[in-house]
Amino acid sequence: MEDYLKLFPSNASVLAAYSSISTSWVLLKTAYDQIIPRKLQDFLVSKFKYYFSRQKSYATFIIDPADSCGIGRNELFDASRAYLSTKIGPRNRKIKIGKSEQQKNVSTAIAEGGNIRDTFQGITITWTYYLQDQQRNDSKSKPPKSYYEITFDSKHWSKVHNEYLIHVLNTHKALMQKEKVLKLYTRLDFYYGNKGWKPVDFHHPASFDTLALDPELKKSIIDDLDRFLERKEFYKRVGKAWKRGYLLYGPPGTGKSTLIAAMANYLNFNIYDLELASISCDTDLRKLLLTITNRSILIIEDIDCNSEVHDRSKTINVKEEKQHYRKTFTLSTLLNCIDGLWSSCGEARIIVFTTNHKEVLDPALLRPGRMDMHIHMSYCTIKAFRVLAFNYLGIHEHKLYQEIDGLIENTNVTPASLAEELTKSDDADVALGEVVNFLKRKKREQEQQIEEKNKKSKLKRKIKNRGLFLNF
Ligand SMILES: Nc1ncnc2c1ncn2[C@@H]1O[C@H](COP(=O)(O)OP(=O)(O)OP(=O)(O)O)[C@@H](O)[C@H]1O
Repeated sequence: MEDYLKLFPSNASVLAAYSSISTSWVLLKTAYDQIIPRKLQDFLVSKFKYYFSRQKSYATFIIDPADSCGIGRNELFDASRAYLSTKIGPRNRKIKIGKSEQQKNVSTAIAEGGNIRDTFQGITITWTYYLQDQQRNDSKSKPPKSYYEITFDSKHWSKVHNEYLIHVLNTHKALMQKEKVLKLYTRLDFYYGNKGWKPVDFHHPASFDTLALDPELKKSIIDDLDRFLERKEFYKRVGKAWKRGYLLYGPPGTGKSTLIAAMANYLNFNIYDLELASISCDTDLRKLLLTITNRSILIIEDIDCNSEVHDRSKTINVKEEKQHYRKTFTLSTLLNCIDGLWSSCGEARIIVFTTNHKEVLDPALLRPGRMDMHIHMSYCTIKAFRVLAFNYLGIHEHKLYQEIDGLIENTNVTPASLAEELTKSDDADVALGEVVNFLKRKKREQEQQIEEKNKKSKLKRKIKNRGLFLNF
């Protein structure tokens, strides 16, 4: 028995071997982390994985944010992020958490290098999230390029490719519908290096119910939107892009932006806010237009200030800017571009232009067939004021309404300025009293302006009749 026991090492030698192995491992790991550059580490890990995946016959898919052409946004990437957030649980040790001001709950995502194991119809699929290191050093303003890698037994290639990825996309779609959080996309050069859209949650409370607009006009807009949504087959049959254009015009504060928000909430469409002045060339524009998703509203505000866009890519200083002044595209080019790109891909899309000065717009834009509906956002009317008063004070009737109606009929005031008066008190008598004072003041001012204008033109006529010339 003793001879037999001698065959095994003593407890002390097992312990000694264990401690020397673990010390060596710690030393090796520290040396590996500190001496070998991160890039080389990534390379070695990928080679190692590649070798083993070949041995075990694993397949790997890479999902990065750009689509296969490198122009648009990869829908699968965004869907993967949302999908994986539903798979995160206590077993995942390395996760990123965060919460934006608009979010109700803390959101979770896989952290760099983190893994998630998913099972689909008995197939085990491992997801890993990576950030490409070299991008960090390129430019601090650029976000590091990220991608997901999914690994699975290669014998399930078709199932994962044809069914699992569709399952990921569908789950994302269902989540979006459940959450109903609309997005407002703006273009942030400093963040996306002149390329992409940056989304934020869109929680504008505007609706057609709260919009102070003449009921007939409101109804015609709603009917138009409904008809547009139902006519998918019609657009297909006549070979036109399934899109609709609206031109909203009127003075500042008449509710153009509010109407767009009401449209987005009504249709459940995301909004893309495009500032034409920030685009330097056609290619940029095309890239942005291609990355706009289906069922969305593209808005171009204050189009009168944007009627021409200049190529500023080569300018160095103001003097040179004048010399290099070169028009790269006009609004008609933009519309042609939209027609061309959107007819070949995508579903229901709406484009909205807004302007305070319709009269100075490029006539090409006003030609029939360009913008499908021209909507005049006028000064506040009696019916529109009723909606505002109900929104702010919750009342349908009041003894001051008669006086207010008479004043509104003869004064040009915007819903925005009346809304401001209505917020001055929760007491309807006080708030409506403020409205009356405000309207009387505005009426006086406008009468004085008309008087002065009349005086000037009278004087002008007199001078003209006497053959004198004065420049007013
Ligand atoms: N028709 C309206 N119905 C309800 N609220 C309105 C309306 N018009 C203006 N308002 C109120 O006034 C504010 C400013 O209006 P909004 O920004 O929509 O005007 P706008 O016409 O887009 O102005 P601008 O031309 O300066 O962009 C809104 O936040 C809203 O509270």
